[in-house]
Amino acid sequence: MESLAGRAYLVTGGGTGIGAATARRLAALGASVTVVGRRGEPLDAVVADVERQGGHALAHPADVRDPAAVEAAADAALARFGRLDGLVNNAAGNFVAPAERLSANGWRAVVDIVLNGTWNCTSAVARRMIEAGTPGAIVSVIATYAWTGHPGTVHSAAAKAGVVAMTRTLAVEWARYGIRLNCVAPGPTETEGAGAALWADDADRERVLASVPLNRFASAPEVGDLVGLLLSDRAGYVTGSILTADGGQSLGTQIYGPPIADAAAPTASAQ
Ligand SMILES: CCCCCCCCCCC/C=C/C(=O)SCCNC(=O)CCNC(=O)[C@H](O)C(C)(C)COP(=O)(O)OP(=O)(O)OC[C@H]1O[C@@H](n2cnc3c(N)ncnc32)[C@H](O)[C@@H]1OP(=O)(O)O
Ligand SMILES: NC(=O)C1=CN([C@@H]2O[C@H](COP(=O)(O)OP(=O)(O)OC[C@H]3O[C@@H](n4cnc5c(N)ncnc54)[C@H](OP(=O)(O)O)[C@@H]3O)[C@@H](O)[C@H]2O)C=CC1
Repeated sequence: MESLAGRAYLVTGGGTGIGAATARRLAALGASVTVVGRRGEPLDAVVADVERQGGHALAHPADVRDPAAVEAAADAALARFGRLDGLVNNAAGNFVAPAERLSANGWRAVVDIVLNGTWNCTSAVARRMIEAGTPGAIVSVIATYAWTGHPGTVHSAAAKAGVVAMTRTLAVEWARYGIRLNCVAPGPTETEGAGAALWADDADRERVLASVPLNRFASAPEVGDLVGLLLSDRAGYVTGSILTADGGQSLGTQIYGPPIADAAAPTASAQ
């Protein structure tokens, strides 16, 4: 089992879904976590949860699109925990919209959160690590459509692809500082945010499920585990990589054989 004992990380979008599960996982592995998001309430709930388990956490409301707010979050994390060993870029905004109906503002909202927000956080945290001479790791949560593309998600797909390019570029540029950068690409994962944004009704949910060979959604803690692994020293030689955990979805659907959602097919369990 990997350990993150004594380390300190900033997790964006850390109040809900995959971000909250990741923050809990990092804390369970011994790390201190600063959770960042726009709304204070969900962040406070995660902090209370972590502290109930004997861990250390700080809530810092901030919009990742605002570079000054992100700088302040990184300062607050350093002031509270005395060090920064890395970052989880998890905050995102998304909705399904046919590209020809996507407004300039709709494009901007998603690209600003996903791509510019990731840069704001990555540069703020890495500059402090470089200054302190602290090696560490950065993990960004992306999506497989960063390389497959997916109709209805042009803003998010383009922004996530930008995050992949950022990750690979900086993995080489900052290797000299001992900073590793990687991505986790989850498949459809059971979270309120994604449910509301991407599969709001039962029919959509069934369509998404039918596209996953393992025939189930991922759970947020399952994804948080993988983020913890990539941050840990067990992944010390892994940089510039994408860890895909999508139940086989991005490999494409089968042409021969029974449909994935066939009632006779076994459902793979989360354990
Ligand atoms: C068919 C798809 C199934 C694919 C299955 C593939 C496998 C799964 C892969 C999933 C990968 C990724 C998942 C996720 O990212 S899930 C995360 C979801 N969580 C969230 O989105 C939470 C945060 N969301 C938000 O904050 C908002 O939704 C938003 C992104 C819009 C940003 O909020 P903000 O307050 O900044 O912005 P506004 O509300 O002012 O809106 C800005 C403009 O965007 C337009 N807009 C908003 N929603 C829609 C919509 N549903 N359709 C069209 N346009 C929309 C809005 O109108 C504004 O534009 P205008 O000013 O021009 O009106
Ligand atoms: N669930 C899924 O199926 C998949 C998710 N992903 C990725 O996983 C990550 C987490 O998604 P998920 O947990 O499902 O969804 P959530 O909606 O639960 O998570 C998004 C988080 O980002 C925060 N956030 C949004 N905008 C901003 C902003 N401008 N500044 C700071 N924080 C912000 C939200 O908090 P607040 O609103 O308070 O700011 C929220 O906590 C995302 O990167 C998503 O793209 C990838 C593949 C599949």
